[in-house]
Amino acid sequence: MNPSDDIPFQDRRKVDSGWNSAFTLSRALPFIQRHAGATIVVKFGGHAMGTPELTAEFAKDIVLLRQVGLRPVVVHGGGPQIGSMLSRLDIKTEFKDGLRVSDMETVGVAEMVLSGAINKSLVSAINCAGGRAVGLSGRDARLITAAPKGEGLGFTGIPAATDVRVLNTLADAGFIPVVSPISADETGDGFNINADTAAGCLAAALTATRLILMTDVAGVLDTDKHLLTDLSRADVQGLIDDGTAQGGMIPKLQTAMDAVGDGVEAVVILDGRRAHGLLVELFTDDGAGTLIHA
Ligand SMILES: Nc1ncnc2c1ncn2[C@@H]1O[C@H](COP(=O)(O)OP(=O)(O)O)[C@@H](O)[C@H]1O
Ligand SMILES: CC(=O)N[C@@H](CCC(=O)OP(=O)(O)O)C(=O)O
Repeated sequence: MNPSDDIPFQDRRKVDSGWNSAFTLSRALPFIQRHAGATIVVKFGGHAMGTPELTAEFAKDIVLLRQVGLRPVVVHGGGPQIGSMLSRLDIKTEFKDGLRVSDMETVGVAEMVLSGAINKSLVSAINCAGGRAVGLSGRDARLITAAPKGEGLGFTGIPAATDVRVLNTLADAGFIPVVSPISADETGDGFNINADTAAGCLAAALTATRLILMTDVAGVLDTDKHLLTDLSRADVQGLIDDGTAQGGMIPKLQTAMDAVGDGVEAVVILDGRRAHGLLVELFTDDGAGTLIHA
């Protein structure tokens, strides 16, 4: 007998949808078991933050991951938001191969926007969804020590060293770390580090099982704009070399290659504009976006 046969017809839809939800939950069990205890680094890009609604859905997904036993660490960007603030302040800005050229004034603005406004609003969104988020930046507890990237990029930095003890301590205690990529060198000077790069080096230092980069495209696209679902490191290098990947996709792909080379099982680039892509990727057979593996 169908479980809803004895329910009045007008209530069936409601009940059937309950059964569907229960079925979905039950199908997620093996995935939840597979990922239990795993550290997952999720990079939430400035474009993916699009609307407060999307951010709220993202926050719920992160809380859900934590609730079912994963250890999510969020690293966020905010490039478009830095761009708007620089333009309001009438400060010109330029990018080279997807990285912002940063003088000291630009780093100051980037820090205000990322470690200030965006970090706190993401922490709030996660807390409003019932989580316990703690906001920090690369500066805190010497999480990331920066070095200049060079190449005439000024105070644009790369991670020279990491100390992820603070992230493990927070995760052990049930907190969700939310990290802004702005970091300092040994003398305390601030450096603007691309958020994908920061997320990749933290994922490697944490030996995360997954690094998930959430952006504003379906994933990595070929020259005909078709989604590439599965890429090896060699494929990725090819896409950079032949110019298929441009702009902000270059640091993402470089990060993905470095991360899988440094022991992260797989990197996923997925569409942050569509709610719950994280759950599709982690808790269903389907997967979402582009998977990059060693
Ligand atoms: N081959 C490619 N596949 C997908 N996106 C690409 C590709 N080449 C360049 N891009 C660009 O990379 C952008 C994503 O990088 P970015 O703007 O830095 O995003 P985020 O703010 O999420 O880090 C896409 O919006 C797209 O314009
Ligand atoms: C050096 C560099 O390019 N830093 C980035 C940091 C923010 C970022 O990476 O944000 P998205 O992830 O939203 O692109 C910038 O200034 O835009």
